Amino acid sequence: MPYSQKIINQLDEVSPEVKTIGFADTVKIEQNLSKGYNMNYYSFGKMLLKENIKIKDQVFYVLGTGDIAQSVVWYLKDNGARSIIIVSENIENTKEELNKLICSEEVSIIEYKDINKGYTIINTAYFDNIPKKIFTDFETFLDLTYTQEETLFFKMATEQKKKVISGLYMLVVKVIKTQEIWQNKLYNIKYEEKIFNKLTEYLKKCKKTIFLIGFVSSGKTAVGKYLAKTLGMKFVDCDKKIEIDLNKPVFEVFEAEGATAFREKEYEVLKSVNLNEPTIVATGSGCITYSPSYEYLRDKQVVYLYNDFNTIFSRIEENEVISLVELKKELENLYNYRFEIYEELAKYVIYCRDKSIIEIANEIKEYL
Ligand SMILES: Nc1ncnc2c1ncn2[C@@H]1O[C@H](COP(=O)(O)OP(=O)(O)OP(=O)(O)O)[C@@H](O)[C@H]1O
Ligand SMILES: O=C(O)C1=C[C@@H](O)[C@@H](O)[C@H](O)C1
Ligand SMILES: [Mg+2]
Repeated sequence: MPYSQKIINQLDEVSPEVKTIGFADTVKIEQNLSKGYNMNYYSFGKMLLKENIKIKDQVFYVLGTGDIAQSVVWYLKDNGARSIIIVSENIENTKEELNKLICSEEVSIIEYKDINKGYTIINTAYFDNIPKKIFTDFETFLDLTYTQEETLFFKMATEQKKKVISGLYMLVVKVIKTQEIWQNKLYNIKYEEKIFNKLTEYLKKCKKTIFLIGFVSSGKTAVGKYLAKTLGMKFVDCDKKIEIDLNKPVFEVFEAEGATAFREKEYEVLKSVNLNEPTIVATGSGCITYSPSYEYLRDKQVVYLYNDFNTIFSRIEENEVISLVELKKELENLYNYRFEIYEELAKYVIYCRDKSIIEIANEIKEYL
């Protein structure tokens, strides 16, 4: 938090932890009086408790020197750790800032190159140049830099089959505690575990890419965009991707290169989606009629946005300048032909009638 140190001078009052640590990450203003708190200190403690990590007489390595690192070091020190070794990228740049901490005998600071074998290592910052040997030389890895995507630290420790703990629980505790402070009320202690379990389950599913299928104008782009935004996932629109790649509207590509070349291009776009990155994909309406694309989608998380033909037709008509009356029968035949393929391929069907884009997106979230 960039201002958690600077803000202290602006506050009327601070909690005892903030007084010691020097960082306030939460502020409550009541009757014109402001008070600062440090949630990292409190939530880190709860996380260790949950994971049964003993502190007394133990040795800890802490990667990073920022506000989270300092709160963590204070917590470990206050709870009887034997030795806390802060690992800095560059000691000279951070020594002054950490003066108050390194003054105590149990806290020391070293550089990466000087890390020895240890048991527990706590990551508090984003590094891309962590020495590989850490992942074989330590046993328990705590990653407090919680993000929905795996950090390098988390990934490398997991690959070594070590005990790896993410910062999610700490984050949940922090959010609940902040609400307690802001709302002047206490939540049942069971909420922490409940919310954490629900989120863990939910995030596991979010990791999977979702492919939206459906007829022209069924809402794949509109729903997909909204869903990706609210879930913090990447969004890929196959038609848009083709337009960008070939620098012309899809219908022109379709006309100029023919249906087969277009379907092949669609298939390439589908395959180019990185399945390791949580993504919502709005597929091209007709891609399911091309067997390589159909086969590709078969084992994926495919959601069919079902709309009745009249809704579809009125949407298409609304967006066209010319009248489509003469084409109606042809479109209906195409709709009926594709309907069976969409249904066959879908792991989940959303009946979109009378539902708003937000309602449909929420239903997909429920399905997740
Ligand atoms: N549930 C809905 N309620 C109201 N309007 C909707 C809904 N879903 C989509 N629309 C509107 O219908 C039109 C077509 O939607 P959209 O472009 O998302 O469809 P699509 O499936 O991506 O179509 P295409 O296959 O042509 O790419 C848009 O104007 C969109 O805002
Ligand atoms: O339904 C279809 O076959 C198509 C729909 C458009 O979104 C484009 O993907 C393309 O024009 C083909
Ligand atoms: Mg679209």
